[in-house]
Amino acid sequence: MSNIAIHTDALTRDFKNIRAVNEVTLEVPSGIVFGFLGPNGSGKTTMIRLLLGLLEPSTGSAKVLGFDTMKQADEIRARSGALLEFNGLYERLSAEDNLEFYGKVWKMPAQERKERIKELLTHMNLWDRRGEKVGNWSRGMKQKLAVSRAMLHRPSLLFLDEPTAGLDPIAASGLRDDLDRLVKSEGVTVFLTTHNLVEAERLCKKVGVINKGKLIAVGHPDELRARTGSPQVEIVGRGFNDIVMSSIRSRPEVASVEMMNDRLVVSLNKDAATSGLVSAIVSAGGEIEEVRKGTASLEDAFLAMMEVEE
Ligand SMILES: Nc1ncnc2c1ncn2[C@@H]1O[C@H](COP(=O)(O)OP(=O)(O)OP(=O)(O)O)[C@@H](O)[C@H]1O
Repeated sequence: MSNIAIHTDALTRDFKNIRAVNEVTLEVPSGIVFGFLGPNGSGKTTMIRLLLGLLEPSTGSAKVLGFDTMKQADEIRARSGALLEFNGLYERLSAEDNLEFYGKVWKMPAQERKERIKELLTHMNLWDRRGEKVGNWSRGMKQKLAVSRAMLHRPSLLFLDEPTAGLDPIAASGLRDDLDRLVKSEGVTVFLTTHNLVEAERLCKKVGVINKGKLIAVGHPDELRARTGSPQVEIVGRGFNDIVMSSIRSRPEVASVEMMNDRLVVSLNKDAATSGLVSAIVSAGGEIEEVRKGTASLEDAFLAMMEVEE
């Protein structure tokens, strides 16, 4: 298997006068969870539809699992699972019968179908509830079943369009944990769209940020955080008077300092060490109880990227 699952080259899609996806050039390595992150209407769903060959690009091209999305969409769809806007479940059928149905659609032999259904439902903690009608289930349970449905035929690529949208935080976190374990145990590549930054940080090895159809950043969540937003230090203590404050401000590694309740919040220039700062505070008469080093959250980075684009 190639080590690149998805490759797009200046992929563009217009809807009349709206450019939903704008010259996106992207590589997604195999075997990772790739997060496609963007605000509402930024082009995430359109991108999935282009990659599955459900929409034709206006210009540019894409290869998915080595197949051209324009000419070999059937090959791509045979090897991919997808959970898009609708979960594709039959509410009047039981969980097991839902998966049975899809197993037959995929022409899986009876024994293989049986084993795979048991494996997935057990993994999702739904095996004991397999005989219940899905219509009575919670959204979180349905979403877990829908992921199982998408993974049934052991696809090498899984598309998930905002899989935790509309779930409460506990259900969302449960689904993320299950997804994480499933993806690791099956080695599948996942293309996941989300506007949930916690989700991106929790699950994704690589993230692409899209805004108004344009890919504006790609990298590991840590890299994106480091790229925007300066490192911060919070210092808890006493005696932070004018002398201490001016000694902090005069240090070259300090970008800004603010007093927040009993804490000093110091923004540092990139790659700055904190040891000099700590000794300067002590020499100026400040008493330090605790020093906490933090980085900007992915949310800070994301918002900063959106602002630059405005
Ligand atoms: N079939 C269509 N016809 C016309 N415009 C469309 C169509 N599909 C998408 N668009 C437009 O393309 C842009 C991108 O939409 P898309 O659904 O890809 O965004 P998204 O990032 O998935 O949004 P959300 O997070 O809200 O689901 C939007 O302006 C949308 O209105």
